[in-house]
Amino acid sequence: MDIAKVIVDVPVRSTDRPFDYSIPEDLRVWTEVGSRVAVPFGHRTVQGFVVSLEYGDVQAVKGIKPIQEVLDLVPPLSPELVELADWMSERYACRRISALQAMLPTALKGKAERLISLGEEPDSAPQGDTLFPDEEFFPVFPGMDRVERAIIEFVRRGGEVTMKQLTRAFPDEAETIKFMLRRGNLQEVQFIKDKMGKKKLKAVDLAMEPETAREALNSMSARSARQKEVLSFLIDMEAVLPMPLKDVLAALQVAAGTVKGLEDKGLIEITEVEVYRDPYRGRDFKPSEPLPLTAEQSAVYGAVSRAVDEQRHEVFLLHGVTGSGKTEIYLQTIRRCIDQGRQAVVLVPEISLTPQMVERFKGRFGSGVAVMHSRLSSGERYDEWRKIREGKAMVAVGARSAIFAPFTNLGLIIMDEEHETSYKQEENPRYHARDVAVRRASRCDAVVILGSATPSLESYYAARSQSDESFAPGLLEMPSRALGNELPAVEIVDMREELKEGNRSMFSRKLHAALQERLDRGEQTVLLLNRRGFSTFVMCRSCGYVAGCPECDISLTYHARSSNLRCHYCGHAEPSPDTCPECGSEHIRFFGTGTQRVEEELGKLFPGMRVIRMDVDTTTEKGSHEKLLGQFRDKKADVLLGTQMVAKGLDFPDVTLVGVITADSALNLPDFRAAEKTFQLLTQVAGRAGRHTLPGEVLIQSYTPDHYSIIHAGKHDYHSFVREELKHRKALHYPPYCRLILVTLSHEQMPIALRMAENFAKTIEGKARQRRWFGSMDKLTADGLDLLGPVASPLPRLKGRYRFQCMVKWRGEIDAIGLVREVAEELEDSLRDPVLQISIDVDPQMLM
Ligand SMILES: Nc1ncnc2c1ncn2[C@@H]1O[C@H](COP(=O)(O)OP(=O)(O)OP(=O)(O)O)[C@@H](O)[C@H]1O
Ligand SMILES: [Zn+2]
Ligand SMILES: [Zn+2]
Repeated sequence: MDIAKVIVDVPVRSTDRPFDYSIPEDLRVWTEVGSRVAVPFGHRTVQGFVVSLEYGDVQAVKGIKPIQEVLDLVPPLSPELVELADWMSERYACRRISALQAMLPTALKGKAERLISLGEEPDSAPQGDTLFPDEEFFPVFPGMDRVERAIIEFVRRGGEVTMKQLTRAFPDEAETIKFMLRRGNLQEVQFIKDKMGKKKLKAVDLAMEPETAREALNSMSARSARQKEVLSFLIDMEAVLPMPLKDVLAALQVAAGTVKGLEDKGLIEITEVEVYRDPYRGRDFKPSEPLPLTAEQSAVYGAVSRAVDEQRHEVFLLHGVTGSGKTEIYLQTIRRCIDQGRQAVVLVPEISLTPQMVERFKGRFGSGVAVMHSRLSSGERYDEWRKIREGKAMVAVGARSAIFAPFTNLGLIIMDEEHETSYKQEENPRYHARDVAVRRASRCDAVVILGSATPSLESYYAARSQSDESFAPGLLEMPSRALGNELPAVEIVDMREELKEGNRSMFSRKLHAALQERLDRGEQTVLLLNRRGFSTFVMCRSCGYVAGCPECDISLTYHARSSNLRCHYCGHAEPSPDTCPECGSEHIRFFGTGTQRVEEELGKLFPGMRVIRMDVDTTTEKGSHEKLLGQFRDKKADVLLGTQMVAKGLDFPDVTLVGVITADSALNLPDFRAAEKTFQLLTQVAGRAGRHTLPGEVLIQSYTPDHYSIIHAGKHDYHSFVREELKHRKALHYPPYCRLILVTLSHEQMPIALRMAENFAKTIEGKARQRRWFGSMDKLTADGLDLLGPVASPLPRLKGRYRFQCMVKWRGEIDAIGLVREVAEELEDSLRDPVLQISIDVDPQMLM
């Protein structure tokens, strides 16, 4: 191969095509499709990806430049992923480079020196070696030849060597080195050494025996209440000391100064400990055996495993009620797949990457599971990713981006809770993991299982109608729970009545009584506060003034802990006012109900009740999510109170009551999916109750108890909800009866932003008319396109930019995405104003 076609990382739309580079002799072995390279571009050196290789006469190409460097010894991407990036670029109207970048773990995005060390000891390494009996050669395979042994010895002596040193010592052995890297005898270590270094952590330990510490505790003055709390906590946790400092801080919500104070008193020690980067290393996962399947499970498993055995591409939509045992189906299907030597990807929403989920997979498949999620450091993520690429893992469990797991023999993709919006990436490239999964699987002859108790209307409609060739899932249903118990009884409480009868509390009398009952019986409760649509803004009750962000035109959010106001979009912060800046009134306070307020209220109503609060504030620390759930499972609390996080995937036997504090706060959002979202959330959270032997009860408090999403959720009636919701969608021309493209144009100057948006809309309209596409929305069967806007975006100003949007609605076989992209590029090219930004969101999930 003489010429490499390279997609370069230059943020201009016109560079979104491959450029030719010649391949110098010494880089030939290393340059492959999927290689990351450094190439000259203009006056700079930029990063790029090799997307194809060609034979050709380099001399004949005018001005061709050579690749400067190959950045990784084993290409981070496979040809299959490179092809997938092409598809993504078209499907989501994004640049190819951003699709390629999205497939890499963050640790690989920088530039790094290549260092090589010995690979990890393979399990099959022979104990002694007859040729070199007293040398600790490692890793030595029986078939290793002399050159390979020499290379191993060279690297072993050096500990870590650079690529240059190695190639200089073995100038003719590039192929051998490459082979040894692939086989895992050698490995790249640059990131561990250079970028992250060894990871160290501050840890806290008692400076004395627990008994002595307890005496000290008793003699401490009452004024050091916080310090006493910390000390007593450490004494209780003695068995697991030393404990990471940040865990102590998170568990007790104390400042670092408090802990430091104890160190100054000589009661505790703060030391640095080194931690390994496998986040799950050293943890025991209870091994689990496959369960005998129920009749419903067997039917589903039969259909799915047949497709897996035949290695034929097929998509299934598994609609199984909460507790129907979908996870067991996943586990057994994966087993089937890996027994055939093929790999499996399991996608879960970020939020449900709970220890429970991880435990279930690690328990069944042990260390063959790589776990990828955003709470891991980039070093940890890189390690997990490398396990996949080097074939040391057969199963990858992760959030959205795990769909790009670099497996080479993919047989199965599972997407749990397929309706979750977190599968859509809300920044470039704006892909949906479900589409990518289906596309990737179709290329690999792999099976896809989309599982949910509340499938998205898009998927369900596609399964029922079978009208879309590229996405027509087979529908599998599991209407009963695996353990044979009933779905919990749901009661809807009309909060308007409560108010009428003089109950101003956030708890209805019913919920109050039910909570008390659980306390008396020693059972547990999950309380959901639906925070979507709620804001904790500051408002003056005298004049109606609302504190807003000067940059973004949205209300600021009150943060109790720091007692200041913050903008959730741009981060602007200011102190919370004591008096109204408009009228001087003192009746200024924050509104809305946050989880903290519910927690306070619970404390007042039920003294002594133990509450675990789980929301963004209490789960920012790594592992905190896990820890809180662990405490709840160990029955260290009576109530688990939280936002959407508590709704999904949890399986606790002693939870017999689920309370929803406000069911309808999200119903009035300007989003056509508001009813669907409300239904999904209520159904999911209701499913947390009575999952084992104890029967469950669900109380949903609502101000609009007659809304169909609430009524049907109350009856666990997915099908009736869908029927009604589809009627609305059809009447109003919303997905799944058409598709949407949301185009947002923004500029620092308002008139320019507006003019560009108008220009964009006019051009689309003109071109669509030429193609005879325009305005045929009323006829459901026709190929047509409609355009709404331009209007000011729901966030009219963000980070100092004015934003306008157009909504393109379309259906049929027309290339609407191509048209939108074409017009956007023309507009950018004609204006040549780098300040203008056009973002294209195909099949948007967030409309506000
Ligand atoms: N075949 C089986 N035999 C016995 N118990 C089972 C079987 N299948 C599942 N279970 C148990 O039933 C319970 C519910 O199963 P699981 O959590 O897999 O349901 P799910 O469909 O994933 O629910 P959700 O959508 O609510 O997360 C679990 O405790 C699980 O161990
Ligand atoms: Zn005022
Ligand atoms: Zn702001």
